[in-house]
Amino acid sequence: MATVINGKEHAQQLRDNLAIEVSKLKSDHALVPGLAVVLVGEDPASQIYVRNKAKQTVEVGMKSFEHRLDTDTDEVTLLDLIASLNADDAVHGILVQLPLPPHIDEFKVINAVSHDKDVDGFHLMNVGRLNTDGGGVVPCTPLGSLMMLKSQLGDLTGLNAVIVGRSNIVGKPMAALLLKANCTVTIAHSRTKNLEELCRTADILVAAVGRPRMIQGDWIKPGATVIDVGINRIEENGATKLVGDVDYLSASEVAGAITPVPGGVGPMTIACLLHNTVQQAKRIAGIDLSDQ
Ligand SMILES: Nc1nc(=O)c2c([nH]1)NC[C@@H]1CN(c3ccc(C(=O)N[C@@H](CCC(=O)O)C(=O)O)cc3)C=[N+]21
Repeated sequence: MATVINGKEHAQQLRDNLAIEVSKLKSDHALVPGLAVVLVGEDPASQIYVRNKAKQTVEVGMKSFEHRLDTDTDEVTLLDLIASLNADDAVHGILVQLPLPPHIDEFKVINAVSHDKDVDGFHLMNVGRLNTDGGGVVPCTPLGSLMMLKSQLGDLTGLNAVIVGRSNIVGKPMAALLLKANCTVTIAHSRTKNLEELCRTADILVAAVGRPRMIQGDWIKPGATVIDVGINRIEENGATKLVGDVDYLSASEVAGAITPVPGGVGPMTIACLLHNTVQQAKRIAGIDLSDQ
């Protein structure tokens, strides 16, 4: 049976370290990192997620600002809010919850956030830096996944990594990170031929397709490390259930290690958001990022 990679524990450890760092920033630099979260619309799942983020932000000693706008908010209003957050010295990180309603241009909004306050790593400047000098802010889900992989496997050099999913949010930045970690990286997607065979070549398999339990145990190389990024809400036996993109039961009989859903990548995503906010606060304040 596979080792379960406990995302909750990894996230708690990261938050404990952040709390220490935040208290040092307070005492040595009079700096309190602040995170602003902007939510447009009333999607209940998003609301829970935003509430969790705010709670954890405060728990590590940072400031949390929440802005909830109606679903029918126009683009100009949202861009005005972003401009005011860009100019606000108490705000070091700005996250605009995605997806946005269809009448708002997501690309425009993402790139209206100052790249120095982007904590998702979605701004073109940070995308560019991830793929060149690696110096920018890294998207939270891939960053959290990489941290768990390194903690599980140590040096990743030479390993075959297959990422199923080519989104800007997960698949592509995950590929960039694994490439930087010296893996041989393949990105697979809905048009990939012989997906099952390809998955079976992976020492590291990252599932980020958004299709419940798509990846089966017999697609997995024995002993492989599986990172399940999917968070799918499904109805089963009259109850709502959260499942990943990997069929956990069959996969855990073959894999060497696997992240569960819930309790895997999700909690690490939020912890990495807090990490990125601290990074940006230090960057803005001119505090050496290699300092502590
Ligand atoms: N600009 C932006 N950045 C994001 O990072 C972003 C976003 N928009 N829009 C929505 C998605 C979704 N997302 C989640 C993060 C953690 C959990 C999480 O912690 N999930 C728990 C379960 C929570 C539950 O029970 O519902 C877990 O997996 O254990 C879920 C979802 C970040 N997103």
